[in-house]
Amino acid sequence: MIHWNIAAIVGVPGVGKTSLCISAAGVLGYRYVNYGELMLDVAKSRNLATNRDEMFNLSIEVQEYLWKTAAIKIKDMQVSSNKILVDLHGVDRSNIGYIISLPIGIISPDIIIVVESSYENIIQRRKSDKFRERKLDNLESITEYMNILRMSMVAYSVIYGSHLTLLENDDFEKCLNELIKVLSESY
Ligand SMILES: Nc1ncnc2c1ncn2[C@@H]1O[C@H](COP(=O)(O)OP(=O)(O)OP(=O)(O)O)[C@@H](O)[C@H]1O
Repeated sequence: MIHWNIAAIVGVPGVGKTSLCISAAGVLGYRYVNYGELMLDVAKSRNLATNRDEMFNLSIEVQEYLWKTAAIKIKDMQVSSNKILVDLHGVDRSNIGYIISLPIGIISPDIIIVVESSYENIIQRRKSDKFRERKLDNLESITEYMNILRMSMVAYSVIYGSHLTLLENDDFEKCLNELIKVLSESY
């Protein structure tokens, strides 16, 4: 059994992190934070952006400021909530490559849960998302992204001593039960 305060739930866009986290947090009574939404809230409060697209088109320096400010807000939440599920990609990519988006140095997750699924499932979920226009990357691109994410999270957990779990999100209820089991068996 391990003790934890912050669990990071990571995965490529459309794999199902948000749906799983919201359900698990509801069942377990833990606080849920969507890192991208928190960054957007900060951006909106500073009149820097009104939506995600605008935010991700801001200069890298401004995006870094939003990213750090959001991390500090999560750190402050630890005072009132002893267990927080943070929903984020874990690794982000741009035209020049990949970068770990865990805010190392400000908050350090005790548990990292990597949510994975097949290419076909991810593309299907991106296509059927009614709320957002999503990029339909090809098989090579998503496979590379998932491999880099998995390797990065392994490296992170070795260096920082976090507990690492890989979850396959094929059947939603099955994956949700596994997520709840991992979180509730740790204290
Ligand atoms: N196991 C599943 N089977 C079928 N559909 C699923 C499953 N898990 C999630 N979905 C659906 O896939 C879509 C994308 O899920 P969700 O928004 O949770 O992904 P995400 O990983 O949080 O994406 P992003 O990082 O871009 O926010 C949603 O419509 C959700 O209902």
